[in-house]
Amino acid sequence: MTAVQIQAQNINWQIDGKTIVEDVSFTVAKNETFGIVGPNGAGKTSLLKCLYQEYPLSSGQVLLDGMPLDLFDRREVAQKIAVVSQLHEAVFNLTVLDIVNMGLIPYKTLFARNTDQDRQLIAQALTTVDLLDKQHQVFNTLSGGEQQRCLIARAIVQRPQVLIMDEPTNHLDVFYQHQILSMVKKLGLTLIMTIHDLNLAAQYCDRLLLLSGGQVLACDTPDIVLQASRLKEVFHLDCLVDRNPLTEKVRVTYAMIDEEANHE
Ligand SMILES: Nc1ncnc2c1ncn2[C@@H]1O[C@H](COP(=O)(O)OP(=O)(O)OP(=O)(O)O)[C@@H](O)[C@H]1O
Repeated sequence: MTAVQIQAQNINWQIDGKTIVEDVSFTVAKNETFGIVGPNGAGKTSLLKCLYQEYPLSSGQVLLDGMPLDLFDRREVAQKIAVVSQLHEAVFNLTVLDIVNMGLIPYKTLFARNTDQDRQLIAQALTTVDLLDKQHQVFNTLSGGEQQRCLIARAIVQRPQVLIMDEPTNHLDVFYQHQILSMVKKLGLTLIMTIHDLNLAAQYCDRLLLLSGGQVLACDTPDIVLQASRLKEVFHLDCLVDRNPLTEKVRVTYAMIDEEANHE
């Protein structure tokens, strides 16, 4: 049986008297690619933040390898879980190399110098995301897609067991969407990501959790979660669900917007 790496048990997160994440439970197996999908405002990012402890849970708990996450010290968590969040970090004059180097922090003491092995690891990560030639460029001057790839390189250097990504394909053109997702899958990590594009989700995720209004509507394989009637209910759009002839994966094709529908 495959080992469970992450387990969310009845997670609730409230803010300003409002419940944003409501009684969410799921497990993610070791090396599984687990996608969180749902409409804008469903609570996907909030749920991720609950998982990596940026938001304190109102109730429930998250287990990592069977142990409550809050029993690990921060350094240990940073060695096991890497996060690529959405791009809104102001990083001023840091270069690509500076940012990627941050992935080593959980393994270093203050003022420790990089070893040859560290430098090799960084160069490998930069090569993987195709940014070696831009290593000295200031992060803020990169394109959105390059910034995203730089943050993924930082996560690679962190050598986590679990990689949590919030909309990893944002800002990426269609080539890099596929390149990044197939690359992170090849890392052989447990991968948890929010993703808007249901066709990418179907292509790359082993299982999907469909969130709406902070609640789990379905959690299963893409074939089971991505049903036309369910998608209509959640996204208020008619769609056709069939198979992509090139990949044999589930494919969603949307109809024109129904002007009568009220998209919340
Ligand atoms: N720190 C916060 N303070 C107040 N409200 C918050 C906070 N974080 C999230 N929310 C609210 O929680 C709801 C869910 O937001 P969240 O960003 O988790 O949704 P999402 O599913 O990731 O949306 P999107 O697809 O638009 O990125 C929103 O109504 C948002 O305004």
